[in-house]
Amino acid sequence: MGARCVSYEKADWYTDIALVDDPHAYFDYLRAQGPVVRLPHRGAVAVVGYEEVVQVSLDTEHFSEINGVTGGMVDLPFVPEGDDIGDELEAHRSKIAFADQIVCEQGTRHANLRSILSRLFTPSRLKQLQPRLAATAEGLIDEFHGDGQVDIVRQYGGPYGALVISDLLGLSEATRARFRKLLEGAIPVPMDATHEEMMKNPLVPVGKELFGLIARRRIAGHPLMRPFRTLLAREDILGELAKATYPDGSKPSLVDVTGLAAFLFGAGQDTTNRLLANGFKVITTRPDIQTELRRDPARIPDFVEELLRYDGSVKSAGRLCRKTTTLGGVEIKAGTPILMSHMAANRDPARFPDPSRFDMDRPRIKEHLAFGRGAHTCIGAPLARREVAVSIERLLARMGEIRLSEEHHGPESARRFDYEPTYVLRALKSLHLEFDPL
Ligand code: HEM
Repeated sequence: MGARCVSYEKADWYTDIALVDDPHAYFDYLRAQGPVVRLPHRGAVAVVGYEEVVQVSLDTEHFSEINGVTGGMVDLPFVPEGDDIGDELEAHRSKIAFADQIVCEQGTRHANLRSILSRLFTPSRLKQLQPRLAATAEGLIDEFHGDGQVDIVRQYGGPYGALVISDLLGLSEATRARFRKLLEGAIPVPMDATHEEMMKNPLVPVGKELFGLIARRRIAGHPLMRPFRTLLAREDILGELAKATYPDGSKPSLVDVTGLAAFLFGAGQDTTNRLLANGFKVITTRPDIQTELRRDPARIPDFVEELLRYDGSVKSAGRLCRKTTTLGGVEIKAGTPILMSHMAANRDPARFPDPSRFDMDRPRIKEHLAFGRGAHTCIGAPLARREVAVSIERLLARMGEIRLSEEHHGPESARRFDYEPTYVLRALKSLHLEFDPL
């Protein structure tokens, strides 16, 4: 674990556990200095203003997404020199951790990968999935309903996210159940994880299994395999992904298709789980809001939008300056890691008046940046919105008068909430609720 530190002046966003409980306060401190602020560690620069986060997200000439996953922890295999490191970055891409993930790719390669995934997120696919979203919610609620209490993170949100993405990929009941077991207790990679700990990540076995399933569907198309076709071929969603081609007609590698399918679990399970938990923290600490959502469930979509702005589940993403430039009055040299914070942008008072107030009636409520902007805007956003809205609707319908457990979170005058030690996600470790079964 990183050292505890109380001084914001010397704090390191990437290792300081003390920043985990209240990132909003730290971002307010940074924003008070300006929308773009030099940080005391790693030569990094924080971008915390709304307009500036939009600018960085759209300006692919000056900012690279190659460190989209690792942010300021990026370990460049060369020493950046001069005012343009674009060519060098590309030449070293294979040596930069996670740079082969869709969220770190750029240009045609990124567009190609995204075109494969976009097949899963068409409006008709999402419509098809809708009844499964509600049925999965009901099934999970049945498991704890009689107890009158639940940890919404472990017993609902974790398994829900894993099951929904399994359904998105059209996985069989058996695989779906296995993936649930592997992933339901997944925690975000801790700040101080070693390489070995990262490799123990449950996404590794999930990726291996997906590789096998997709490979089988690919081999089925090979002429030599004709006699075994009926055994191997599957006319399902994974089969469609296995056969998919890029817009220019070329075929993605098996590793690329598997990587994309596995990435969905990494990007879509815990983000949705923790957003839902942040939502129930609001619902249980603001009885007026709980009453209003029960009285008028049609307000749930507005609640979800304001939740994404007010306490979304992604705190920050990484960018790297590839060409020296000036942003928000600060000169940024090529090679500088950028802490680009969607969370901070969403509480920029220049864009959202009275930003720390939860207000479902805000004008232009959907203009938050919780799903990012530009080429990498979250492709799963429409699904995530539905998942969280359906969950809140079903949970409120079956759980009367939802309260925080005092045993776990303390009395009303002194609440306690524990967050996972990660610089990426706003992730409650648990949220223990009590309720009257309905
Ligand atoms: C509340 C839930 C979610 C939040 C807050 C969220 C947030 C984000 C953000 C901020 C980005 C952009 C990162 C960047 O620009 O560096 C992103 C990208 C992405 N998200 Fe989500 N996400 C959520 C749910 C999902 C779900 C459910 C899926 C899929 C099942 C998903 C799949 C992806 C993918 C594939 C990308 C990369 C897109 C690209 O690089 O073109 N996300 N997400």
